Amino acid sequence: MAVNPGKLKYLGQEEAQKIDEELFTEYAFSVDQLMELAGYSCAVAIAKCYPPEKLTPSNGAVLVCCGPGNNGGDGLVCARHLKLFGYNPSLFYPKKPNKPLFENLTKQCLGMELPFLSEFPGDQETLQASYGLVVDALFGFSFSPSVRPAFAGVLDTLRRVTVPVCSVDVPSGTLKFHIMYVYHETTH
Ligand SMILES: NC(=O)C1=CN([C@@H]2O[C@H](COP(=O)(O)OP(=O)(O)OC[C@H]3O[C@@H](n4cnc5c(N)ncnc54)[C@H](OP(=O)(O)O)[C@@H]3O)[C@@H](O)[C@H]2O)[C@H](O)CC1
Repeated sequence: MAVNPGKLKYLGQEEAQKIDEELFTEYAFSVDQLMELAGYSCAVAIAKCYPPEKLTPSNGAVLVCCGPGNNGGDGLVCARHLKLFGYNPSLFYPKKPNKPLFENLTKQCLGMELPFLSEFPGDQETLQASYGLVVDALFGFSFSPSVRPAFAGVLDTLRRVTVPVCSVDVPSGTLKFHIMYVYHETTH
């Protein structure tokens, strides 16, 4: 059964938040479930577009930048699945929330021997030489401009790097918030 790519639809910030809310209330999804689905979906999309064997210069090294909210949680899940898919993820997670969900996700990554960087590789050349791809899981639909100093340098570097940057939901710091929603039409 072939699956067509379907049509691309973009959701605004409020629409995306409403869908999240509906998934919680109407369908009784938990945050953990949504986060696992989101992170896994991102890892699958990355594996389809940038298979590990194509990230040769860096031997599959991927830098996963995680923010302080649920988007960051998506990044932790994504990193765990990328490791299972044969990549070498490293995590940059500067602001860890003191909540069991994020502590557990961090513990899972540590248990899989994913390194947590003590600082962001701010030098563009160093970053490009070390990683074949960046996952931007810094901010999602709760970002409110302008970016605070703690993350300004990170976003500035990510805007300049020449390696692919795969953003969860939306490129972090984007003022016009739209996420891409793909729905599939199956053909028999
Ligand atoms: N809603 C859910 O349960 C799920 C949502 N998912 C995805 O996660 C994001 C929404 O997550 P949320 O935690 O609401 O917000 P973000 O991750 O986008 O970011 C929130 C944190 O970012 C800080 N922030 C906001 N603006 C700035 C800024 N200008 N500079 C620096 N930091 C900023 C903010 O800090 P506060 O101190 O203000 O709290 C937050 O800490 C969305 O993309 C969803 O798709 C999951 O996929 C599943 C569950």
